[in-house]
Amino acid sequence: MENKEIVIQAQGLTKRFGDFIATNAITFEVYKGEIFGFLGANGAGKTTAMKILIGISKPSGGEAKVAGFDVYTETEDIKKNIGYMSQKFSLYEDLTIRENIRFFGGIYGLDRKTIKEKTDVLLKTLGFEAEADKLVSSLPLGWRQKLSFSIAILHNPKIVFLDEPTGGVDPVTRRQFWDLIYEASNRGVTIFVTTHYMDEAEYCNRVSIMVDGKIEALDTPQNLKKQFHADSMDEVFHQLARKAKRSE
Ligand SMILES: Nc1ncnc2c1ncn2[C@@H]1O[C@H](COP(=O)(O)OP(=O)(O)OP(=O)(O)O)[C@@H](O)[C@H]1O
Repeated sequence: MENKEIVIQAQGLTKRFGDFIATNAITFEVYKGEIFGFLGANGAGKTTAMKILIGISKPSGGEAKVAGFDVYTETEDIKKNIGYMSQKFSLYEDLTIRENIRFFGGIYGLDRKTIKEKTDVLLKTLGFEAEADKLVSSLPLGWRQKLSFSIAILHNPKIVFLDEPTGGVDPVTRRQFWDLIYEASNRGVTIFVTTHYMDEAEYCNRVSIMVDGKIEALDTPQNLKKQFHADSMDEVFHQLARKAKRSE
């Protein structure tokens, strides 16, 4: 990457639940505008690590800074500077598209005029103008995911965290979702994304792969394939995941 401004820095980051070490001394950096894939088999410790990085869970050890703020002491600042989207938490199904945008815009502290402007741009970009007053529950999953992502970056966060954002949709719809990710990344938004889809791992600038709480590999998809003598990220992932002792 040309621009090496660090926006996430983790050093020996650890989370224990009793005797169990969910995230075991992970160390990595993420750069501004980068699309960073955070991979691992079920139970590897991805969500645990991500919860620390978004400021909702305290580490048991190690250090981390997100957008320049400390995960122990400056979690409120972290929350103001990030966006978050997961497969499970997304939109209010019983509000319309327009109402969801207005609602989250308000939560993010945007004024009415800004919300109105952003709503128009967003509806146009997504091609949702005709559906703006339809309930979110009536939309196909792929549409909801695109809307959810667009809302997660409504307040121009420095970093957006995506926890399995495209679960359950087909490769064509996933590809469309990734067009939005590239667009945001080109504008300098950093994307931190977990996924189980290996076609998506290929789209990332760099990918880290966790096994049993540790980062076992971290590089560009191209270098990882070279390193593991593999033709695809799927093969790389399975070579590493095979070593896992944990499984959910
Ligand atoms: N609050 C908790 N208390 C005890 N154990 C926990 C807690 N949260 C997570 N764990 C355990 O930590 C391990 C890592 O879980 P985590 O959810 O971080 O994995 P993951 O890599 O995100 O998996 P998935 O892909 O299934 O979401 C699991 O074995 C899980 O059972």
